[in-house]
Amino acid sequence: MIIAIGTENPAKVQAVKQGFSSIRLITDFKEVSVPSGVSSQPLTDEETMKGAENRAKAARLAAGADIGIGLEGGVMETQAGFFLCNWGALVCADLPPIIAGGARIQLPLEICAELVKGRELSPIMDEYSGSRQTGRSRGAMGIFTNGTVDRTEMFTHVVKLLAGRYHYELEQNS
Ligand SMILES: O=P(O)(O)OP(=O)(O)OP(=O)(O)OC[C@H]1O[C@@H](n2cnc3c(O)ncnc32)[C@H](O)[C@@H]1O
Ligand SMILES: [Mg+2]
Repeated sequence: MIIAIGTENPAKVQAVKQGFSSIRLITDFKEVSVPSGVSSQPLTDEETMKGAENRAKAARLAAGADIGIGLEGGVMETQAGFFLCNWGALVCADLPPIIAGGARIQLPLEICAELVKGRELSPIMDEYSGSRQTGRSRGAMGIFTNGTVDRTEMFTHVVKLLAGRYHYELEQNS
């Protein structure tokens, strides 16, 4: 079973590999950089979810794979300020897209103040943490939980939900 991953971001790639290790399928992974088809900084759940689905479809096509997985990060605004939001999608030939969401965490006020100026989270986080490309390693999730839950762990949970649901559908249809 070939699984195309719609990114080359190591934090996400590792999450897909770990997430699929929890179900009994023999898998071979292909990483492909594909466009999300949404803005570089998604600002709603819907836009972030759409980005995940677009990536999953594009990756599956580009790699000629059985399954495509897309993972997308964004932020969404509530009465309690901005939250990190993350979505994942799994696409295959025989089922409608499977979608699952990740854990959310409130962003500190100084980060929200930069987001409302229209800036992207990635450079804000790099400035704030004094390190580069934080979205490719621990991510904002890792920084604001003091390492308790990093970006890979959060996305691994999303991929477990996707893989588990796929497995459920396979058994229902067998
Ligand atoms: O290479 P890709 O797969 O695109 O990985 P990415 O890190 O750019 O991740 P997304 O496109 O899914 O995220 C959308 C935007 O939000 C930023 N972002 C999202 N979650 C983040 C996190 O945990 N830490 C830092 N930046 C994050 C990211 O850098 C983008 O500007
Ligand atoms: Mg990106």
